Amino acid sequence: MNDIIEKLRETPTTCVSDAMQGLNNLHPDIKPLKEEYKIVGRAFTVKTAAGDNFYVLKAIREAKPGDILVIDAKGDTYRAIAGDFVVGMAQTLGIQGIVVDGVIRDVMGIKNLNFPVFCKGTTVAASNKVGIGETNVPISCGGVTVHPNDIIIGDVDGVVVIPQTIEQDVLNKAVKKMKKDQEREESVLKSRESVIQYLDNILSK
Ligand SMILES: O=C([O-])CC(=O)C(=O)O
Repeated sequence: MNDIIEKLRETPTTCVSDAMQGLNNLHPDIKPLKEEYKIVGRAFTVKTAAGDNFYVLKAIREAKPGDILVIDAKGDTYRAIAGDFVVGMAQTLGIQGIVVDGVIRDVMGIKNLNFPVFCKGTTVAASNKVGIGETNVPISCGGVTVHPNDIIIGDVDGVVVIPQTIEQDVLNKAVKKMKKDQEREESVLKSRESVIQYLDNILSK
């Protein structure tokens, strides 16, 4: 099971998206804080009330090392679901990354941690800690349903959810697509003539 994750590390996120015909891509507003971030791992899910991060703290305590926290924060952009302190705790406990349909704060501090956070942006306002939420339940994040233990793969191109029930099939299709893309690049991009031949062929259909 975990060798699927190892193989996905070598697979472009775009090919994983293509393998599911784009159906499980999070909304593109959810972006990595740094372009070089890449995450591949299993989701530990959290559902919070907008602007409340008590359950994020609970999730950080409950998640296993290597997990990716996927937070349904209702798309709220006013209150930060985490700052550098909360993210630092997640990093120290071995969590691999955080994906949130909300915003964070202390952006420079979080960038200095070199810990992959994917979010909609930043704000100055802190979260409340009222304590409305759930951990480890099916959630909606960026317009996609995420179940606990689904695979999350994300990089600068975006974040894709692979439902656990179809992960082997998605990997097979994604690897096939990657090889097809590589072959196409090698055969088409090698010369001016091969590019023109390729275009003429497509355009004559
Ligand atoms: O404590 C919070 O809720 C957010 C914050 O400022 C931090 O993590 O540094």
